[in-house]
Order: sequence, then C-alpha cells, then structure tokens
Amino acid sequence: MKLRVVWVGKSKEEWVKEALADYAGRIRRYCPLELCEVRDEKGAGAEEMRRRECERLEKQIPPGATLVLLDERGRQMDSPGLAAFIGTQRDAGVGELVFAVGGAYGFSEEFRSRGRLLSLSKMTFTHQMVRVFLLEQLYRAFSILNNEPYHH
Ligand SMILES: C[S@@+](CC[C@H](N)C(=O)[O-])C[C@H]1O[C@@H](n2cnc3c(N)ncnc32)[C@H](O)[C@@H]1O
Repeated sequence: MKLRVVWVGKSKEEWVKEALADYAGRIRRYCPLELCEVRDEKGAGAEEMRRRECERLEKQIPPGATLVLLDERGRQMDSPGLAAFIGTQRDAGVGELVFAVGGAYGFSEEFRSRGRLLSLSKMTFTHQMVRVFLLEQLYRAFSILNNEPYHH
C-alpha cells in the first residue's frame, strides 16, 4: 500500500519544512509516501476559494484510493486506533491511502462528503501545523504496527 498526503498551498516556514522532511523520511522506512501540494486560491470569496482548491485536491486522488479528510468536525481517534485503521486498509489490499488537508478556509461541503473525516482535536489548527501533526501521527502509527518503542 502507498500513502499519499495532499494539501493546499506551499509549506512556508522553515520549521514546518524541516519537520515534514524529517517525518516523511521516517515514514518511508515503512511505506512509500508521496507528498502533493496543490496551489492555493487568492482573491475570491471564501466559498469560491474552497471550491477551486477542492477541485485541485480531487485531481490528486487516484481512482480506488481510500480517502481521509482532515477536518476538525470529523471523528477523533487515538493513535493505536489510527494504526489499526491503516493496518486494516493495508490488509484489505487497498492500493493507495490518501490523507487530505484543507487550505486556510477548509473544504467545500461537497468535498467533505468524499471521504472519512478525521479530527486531530476539536481545536482548529493552521493548515501548516496540521501537516506536521498528521505526518507525526502516521509515523507513530507505523511504529505501533511494527511493535517499536516510539509509542508508549
Ligand atoms: C484553518 S483550518 C480550516 C478551518 C475551517 N473553519 C474548517 O472548518 O475547515 C485548515 C485545515 O486544517 C485542517 N485542520 C485544522 N484543524 C484541524 C483539526 N483539529 N483536526 C483535523 N484537521 C484540522 C483541516 O484540513 C482544515 O481544512
């Protein structure tokens, strides 16, 4: 199974880029990982920006992939729960598991209905921070699946 993480807009701050590179390297010890960035939208109303950004995200989702959308209103899980979900997808023969992070204004309502909604917290984080938190949790999930001592 391959992992793909898609997000909207560039990762601007150096600390974000460094953390993403670090966790991406760790995840790739377990599983092929692709990080995809789509252009963010500027200068339109919030709804129109969400619609255009979600159209771009949609193009990054291969047919047959399982899609998880990061959304503060989604379902919360603990880290072993996320590990179990990833293990189930892998064991069911899913070819590609895609996680999507929205832009500054989130997802369109239409796109929100495209996949499972996963919340990292009831709090709202920046779209930049969520990338880092998500990659750390994916790395943690693989360490749990492999019975390694990172998670305790
Ligand atoms: C600034 S937030 C957008 C907030 C917007 N009010 C919404 O309802 O989506 C930008 C993106 O970060 C991600 N995000 C922010 N907080 C999150 C959380 N607690 N759990 C999961 N994803 C979150 C989501 O993908 C969201 O689309």
